[in-house]
Amino acid sequence: MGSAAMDVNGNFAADKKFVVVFVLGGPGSGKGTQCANIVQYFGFTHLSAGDLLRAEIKSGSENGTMIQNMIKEGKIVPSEVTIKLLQQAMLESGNDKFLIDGFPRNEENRAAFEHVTKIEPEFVLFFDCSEEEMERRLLSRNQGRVDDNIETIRKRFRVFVESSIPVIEHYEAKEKVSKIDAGKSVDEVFEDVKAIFSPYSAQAA
Ligand SMILES: Nc1ncnc2c1ncn2[C@@H]1O[C@H](COP(=O)(O)OP(=O)(O)O)[C@@H](O)[C@H]1O
Ligand SMILES: Nc1ccn([C@@H]2O[C@H](COP(=O)(O)OP(=O)(O)O)[C@@H](O)[C@H]2O)c(=O)n1
Ligand SMILES: [Mg+2]
Repeated sequence: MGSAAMDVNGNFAADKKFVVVFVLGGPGSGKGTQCANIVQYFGFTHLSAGDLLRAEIKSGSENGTMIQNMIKEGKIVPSEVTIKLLQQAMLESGNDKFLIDGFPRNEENRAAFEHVTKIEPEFVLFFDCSEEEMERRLLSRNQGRVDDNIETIRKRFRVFVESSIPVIEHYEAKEKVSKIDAGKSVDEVFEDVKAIFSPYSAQAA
């Protein structure tokens, strides 16, 4: 269990326990797709760091241009921006169980989240998928994203290998990683996901 909670000002207080699961995996590995399933079956709130950043761009925030440029280049936005958005969303949800999707994506994300929130993830769900398959999926995602083009996809793959894999290794050393073969069909992957989440069952899975 994470040992912290937020008060209405977004400050963390030690009187409530949160369950946080980090959902990691390369771009196109199926994080968002499976999180939607987990929400339905297990009552978690899904927070996609990428979705929160894209919403921040749309809202016309002063950081919008910077975020847009980083996403277009496949680079990782500074932690303070992303963590603030995650904290806000956690507070607004009223829930105490969270899937944090696409975060932490580098060591800076990881250390800053730990420092600011004092939350340690329950476990890390890692969707393991080949680049060939991820590339195929991203090129047919059709969500109009500025980063789903072959040039940016290659940059995102490099950032994943160089910056995000070390975060997964950090949690592997703590025996917190549940690795899933994400190259299979959506339904097959969800069967494996269900087995991992059954201890957190809000209803029978
Ligand atoms: N197991 C799967 N097999 C085939 N296509 C998938 C699978 N999981 C997701 N997809 C598709 O691949 C694309 C990327 O999935 P998404 O969930 O957005 O991944 P991520 O959030 O990891 O980038 C989407 O178009 C989605 O419909
Ligand atoms: N923790 C995060 C998550 C996403 N992002 C940015 O948002 C982009 C898209 O992230 P995403 O999680 O929506 O992408 P997918 O892995 O779902 O394809 C990343 O390539 C980064 O540019 C970030 O800067 N920091
Ligand atoms: Mg996603």
